[in-house]
Amino acid sequence: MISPSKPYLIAPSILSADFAKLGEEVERVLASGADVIHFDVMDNHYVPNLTFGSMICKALRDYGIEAPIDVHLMVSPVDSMIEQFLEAGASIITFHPEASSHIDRSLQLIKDGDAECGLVLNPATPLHYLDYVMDKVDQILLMSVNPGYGGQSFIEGTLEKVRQVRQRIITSGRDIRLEVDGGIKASNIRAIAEAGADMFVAGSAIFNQEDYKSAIDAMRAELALANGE
Ligand SMILES: O=C(CO)[C@H](O)[C@H](O)COP(=O)(O)O
Repeated sequence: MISPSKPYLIAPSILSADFAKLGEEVERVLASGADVIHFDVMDNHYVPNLTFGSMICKALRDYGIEAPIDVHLMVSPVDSMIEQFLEAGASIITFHPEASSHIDRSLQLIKDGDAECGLVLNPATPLHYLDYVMDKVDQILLMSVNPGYGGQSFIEGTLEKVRQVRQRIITSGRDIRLEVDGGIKASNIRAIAEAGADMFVAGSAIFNQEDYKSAIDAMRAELALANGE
């Protein structure tokens, strides 16, 4: 479902888009070179902020958006939201393990709905949550800020965590994407890629710029360096 031919994927977070013209914003960022649309769902319970639900995801599909939609659930509980987002056309659904009573069941629910599944770990969430799911997840999302708001600064300690998770992925022998989210911009994306990430969420660094293409091109240039090009 997600392009396996690209070494690195850029996933703009619509959290920083202009909600009053969301369809156009998503079209524009895709035309500027984005690979995936990152969709931040906040419930004012698991995180101290409120964004949007599955109706907006469905509205984007109805508007004609065909690109992969990567839904990051910052909600508790998770299972009812998973069902709604599967109906709405989500391509990938990730959730925070401490927000699910039955992690394996929630992952299976996503897989049964023909979407890709993954767990999200906050900056201080331990890696042991991955211990018994490496055979199941398609993606692991490491938060490099505490979730809830866009425009925060990248927490440097995440780089070591990225290295550790990349090692776990290598040991698993599986092709699991390693996504990082929070405070990513052209000036730090290379270091994050060199630590082992292959998917990058950026909200304010793209949507707060006049020219989305220049912002994405600047990130791609840094990623090319990380890839030895
Ligand atoms: O999940 C998020 C916050 O919970 C956002 O995706 C993330 O913070 C991206 O925004 P920015 O690139 O502006 O840091």
